[in-house]
Amino acid sequence: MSISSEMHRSADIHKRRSAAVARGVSSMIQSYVDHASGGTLSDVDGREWIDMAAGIAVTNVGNASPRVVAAVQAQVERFTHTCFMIAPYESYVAVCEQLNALTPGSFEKRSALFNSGAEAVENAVKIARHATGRRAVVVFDHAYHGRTNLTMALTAKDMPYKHGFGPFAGEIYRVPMSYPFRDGLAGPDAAALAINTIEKQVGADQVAAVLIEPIQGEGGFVVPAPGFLPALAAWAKANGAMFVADEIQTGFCRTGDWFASTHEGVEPDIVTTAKGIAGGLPLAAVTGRAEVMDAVHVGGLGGTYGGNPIACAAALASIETMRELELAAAARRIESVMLPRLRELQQRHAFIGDVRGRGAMLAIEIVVPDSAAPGTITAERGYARGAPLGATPDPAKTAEIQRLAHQAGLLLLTCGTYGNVIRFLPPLVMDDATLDRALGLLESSL
Ligand SMILES: Cc1ncc(COP(=O)(O)O)c(CNCCCC(=O)O)c1O
Repeated sequence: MSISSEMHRSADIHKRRSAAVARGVSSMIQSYVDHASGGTLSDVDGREWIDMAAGIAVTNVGNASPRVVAAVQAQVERFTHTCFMIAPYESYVAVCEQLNALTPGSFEKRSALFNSGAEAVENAVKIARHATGRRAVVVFDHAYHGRTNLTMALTAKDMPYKHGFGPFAGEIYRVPMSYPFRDGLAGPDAAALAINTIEKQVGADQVAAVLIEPIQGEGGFVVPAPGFLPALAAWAKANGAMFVADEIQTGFCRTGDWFASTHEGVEPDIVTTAKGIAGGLPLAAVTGRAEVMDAVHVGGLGGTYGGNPIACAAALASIETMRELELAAAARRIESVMLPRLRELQQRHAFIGDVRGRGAMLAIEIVVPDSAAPGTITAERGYARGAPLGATPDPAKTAEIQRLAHQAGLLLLTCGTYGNVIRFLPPLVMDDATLDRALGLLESSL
């Protein structure tokens, strides 16, 4: 079918889409993007959206960020692809140098580049198994790590990610996560629960990797209680297992540091990154201790497109933008503006059971008011109203709030095992006026 020259309106494109695109690939809205910048998107009908999604924590530097655009334009004219395994190029090396310097840990590191987050996680598991000679991988309740066969096995939620796609890869073991709003446990106690499960059901000497998101993304923006991550990292170190931080959603200034592991001084043996790394171009990476990464035989890692030169150019420009604009500080400022406003909303709406997150990775959990099981511990730690634990999730209300927000032009994402978490992922370059408008639209949607 020839594409006519004039702009198709969203409805026309949507009709074509139904006849061309597999229904398994869903889209949250039926507006088709025409252009975007900073913190807003505009669709082909001229409608503007305030972007609280950033393409799922990808356009941290903003959409069509000037430095990224210039770097991509310059690169694409020189060469588009040679395959780094065949004819290498400097920008791949430069991205690895940046990753080795920026990720937590003052030890010598090596990196390898891939295309998607799932591919990076797959390779992190390959590397951890090679480095330890062990097979078992420990993951957590509510985890999300991708949609490939192995990463589906690592991911917790059945629908929509895993349903009907099995059988899944073996030697994957799931243990309890620290979820303060629902377990009421201090970090060390939650870690003891997880470690006990590992030791009793897996065997410490079988574990190749303990794999965790420092703040869980798709699983509900679950921020583990202080002490949880350091206790797990210490256990992994003491038992010869790799501590693998999946920083694909939390990385690149999103949570107020370059990487979220830094918040509690955790230095992972291996870190996976993607999303925010390249301002929207598809790039992912595994970075780790040099001796761990180099445990793999020559030729054991690779792929045709891994570290595509255009994506590498975008990554170098994106990282330069984060430095120049001090986007980790920008994320902390977004937190300082948004968190108090979200807590005010929690005071006004009993269905907001929890407000949590860090930097520009914030969320509210929507529950049925006063629905905690009788005799449930009442959390004392910092909740506005001493929110009861175990409150019943309200996914229907969550979806209604999201629908109203979209109607008002606020692009809002949900997440969570129970589908009852509204998450906020603004580009880190979003200005105060736009942020204020976004919060106003959220308030009216609530
Ligand atoms: C922590 C963490 N690890 C791994 C991944 C996977 O990254 P890919 O680039 O989507 O493969 C993610 C991707 N999260 C968004 C997935 C959206 C969807 O597919 O519905 C993540 O957040």
